[in-house]
Amino acid sequence: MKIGVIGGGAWGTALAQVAAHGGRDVILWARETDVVDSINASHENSLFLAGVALSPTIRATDDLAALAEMDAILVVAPAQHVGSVLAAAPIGRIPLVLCAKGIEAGSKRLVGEVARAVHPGAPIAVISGPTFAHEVAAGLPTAVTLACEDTALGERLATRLAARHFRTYASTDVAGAEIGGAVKNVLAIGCGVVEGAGLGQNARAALIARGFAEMTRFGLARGARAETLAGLSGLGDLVLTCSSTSSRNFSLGVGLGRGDSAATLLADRRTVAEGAFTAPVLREAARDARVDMPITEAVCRLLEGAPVSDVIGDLLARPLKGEAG
Ligand SMILES: NC(=O)c1ccc[n+]([C@@H]2O[C@H](COP(=O)([O-])OP(=O)(O)OC[C@H]3O[C@@H](n4cnc5c(N)ncnc54)[C@H](O)[C@@H]3O)[C@@H](O)[C@H]2O)c1
Ligand SMILES: O=P(O)(O)OC[C@H](O)CO
Repeated sequence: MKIGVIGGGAWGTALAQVAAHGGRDVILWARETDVVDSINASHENSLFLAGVALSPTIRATDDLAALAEMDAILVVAPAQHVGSVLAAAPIGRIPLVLCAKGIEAGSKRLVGEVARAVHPGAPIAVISGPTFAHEVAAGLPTAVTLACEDTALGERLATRLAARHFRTYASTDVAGAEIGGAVKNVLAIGCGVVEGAGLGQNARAALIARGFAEMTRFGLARGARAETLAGLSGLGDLVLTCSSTSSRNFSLGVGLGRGDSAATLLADRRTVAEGAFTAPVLREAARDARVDMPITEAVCRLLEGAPVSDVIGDLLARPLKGEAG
């Protein structure tokens, strides 16, 4: 099986490594010539996944036309750029496995909806779950949701993209898998704020639990299934990303919690903290759907520069309510 990968960041590179170790032919498209040269010459992605010895069978290219003959393409560009990159790619009917986590600003579309609009003939699948790229690339055990509405294709992809240390759990709930991954990035910023502001571990656990309630309300309103949201791509990824400074989103939140501005923290950043881009569009989408998302609203205010003490004070001052509400 020939696997194409669009996106030479940490996650695209780690997934290319999994596929190559599984014996697949892998071509990775990267936007940066430095990444292409580094992978082809030194079998390392020195920009985005430094220190990991990549399989010498991975070929890198800066030419999207090189992906025209693939059996499946993993789409691992940041969510805000998936539409533009896919529009330039010769996809036809090649199955697209979306691996970015986010909601497109402006259109409020999930990444799968973006891909369907650009390439209506291409079957869509999603890989999402608790997956720090450096751990996957190091061969540490990892499990993901692989969602595809076409059960037969989903099972084929789940089998072919799995590896001994990379377990794929098939699902047909594409929207559910996507919503978990998009929303957890926003909540992880909030958990980072709790850490950075020294609000304690009780507060972090409360934010994870009430954040999960938020994710569930929004997901159900957008057609996701509850069991998907409670699975690897929802709760699983929420717990991971809310627990570790290995998360770019959590780390961004730590900086905000210490009083730094989002502009300063995001300036000149080469790696992506998706939650910063998803938060405002998630807030809009939630308001459209009349779903109450107070933590998401709070993260947006923090990203806009509101003082941490004001935002936390306002969250705590909301009227008490039932836990199921
Ligand atoms: N890193 C992880 O552990 C991990 C795990 C699971 C999912 N993801 C998701 O994968 C996606 C990619 O993240 P990553 O960690 O591989 O990236 P990264 O932070 O390692 O690298 C940034 C990437 O953004 C790309 N980029 C920057 N500007 C761009 C533009 N204008 N057009 C197209 N591409 C542009 C760069 O080429 C590079 O590939 C994100 O949605 C992320 O949430 C990441
Ligand atoms: O570093 P983050 O916050 O983008 O998280 C990476 C992955 O999404 C974790 O599953």
